[in-house]
Amino acid sequence: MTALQIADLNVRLAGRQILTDVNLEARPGELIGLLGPNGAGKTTLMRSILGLIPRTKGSIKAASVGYVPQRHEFAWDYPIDVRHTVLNGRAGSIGPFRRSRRADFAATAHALKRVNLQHLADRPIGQLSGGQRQRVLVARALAVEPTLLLLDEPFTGMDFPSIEALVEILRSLAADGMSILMVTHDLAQAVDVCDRLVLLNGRVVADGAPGELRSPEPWMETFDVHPDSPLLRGVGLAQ
Ligand SMILES: Nc1ncnc2c1ncn2[C@@H]1O[C@H](COP(=O)(O)OP(=O)(O)OP(=O)(O)O)[C@@H](O)[C@H]1O
Repeated sequence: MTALQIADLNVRLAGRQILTDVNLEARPGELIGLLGPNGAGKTTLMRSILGLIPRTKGSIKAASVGYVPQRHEFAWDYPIDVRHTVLNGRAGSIGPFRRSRRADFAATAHALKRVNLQHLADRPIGQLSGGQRQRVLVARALAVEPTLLLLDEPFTGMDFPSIEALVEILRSLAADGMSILMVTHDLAQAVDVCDRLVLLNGRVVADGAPGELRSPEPWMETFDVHPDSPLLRGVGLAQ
């Protein structure tokens, strides 16, 4: 059983080939880091999984998907508390004209507990720290009770304690069987915490456990860097 199965995915946008023959599978319990340079097509791949982008070829099979956008994409000045922000994550399943039912509030409470934010449920979102905001977005995605969680650059702009708290939450979700696919530019963090890394640059250059990606070549090819690049030292592959 896989939470995500992508076969031969090809995407063209505005007449340009963005993704070519992408194959990717996510199994239950895997925390996968999706890594690549700017413009590699990481966001395009996520948006394709969410069904937001037409493909020219290939197939995507995904179970239920929760999506955690980048923090800056969210309207934090909107006057709403944490509980209702998370509850709104279920808006699609609640429907626009139906009152939230008990199951929706139960899923919201459960999601808040998973990210350790129960004590802040009544707080306006504008009063939260960056780390707390990130956890609200995770809870909001969890409120739909997904089997696959997608995160877009969750560590950007966060301090170490907040990153560690988030990593702990992601690891515990994975331990409970969730598949997690996370785009990040924090390569060292990804090598440290992910079960698998997918190196993408328009196509999948490499896909394997961090321990299997110990040669510099796929990193050099993906990020277009030289053998003496600090990037390689950053992922523990100093020459
Ligand atoms: N709606 C669009 N129309 C046309 N081209 C697009 C569109 N969205 C993205 N692109 C192009 O697709 C390519 C991949 O973009 P994408 O945002 O997927 O990359 P990324 O790997 O997420 O980059 P970054 O790390 O900078 O976020 C880029 O060249 C971008 O300009």
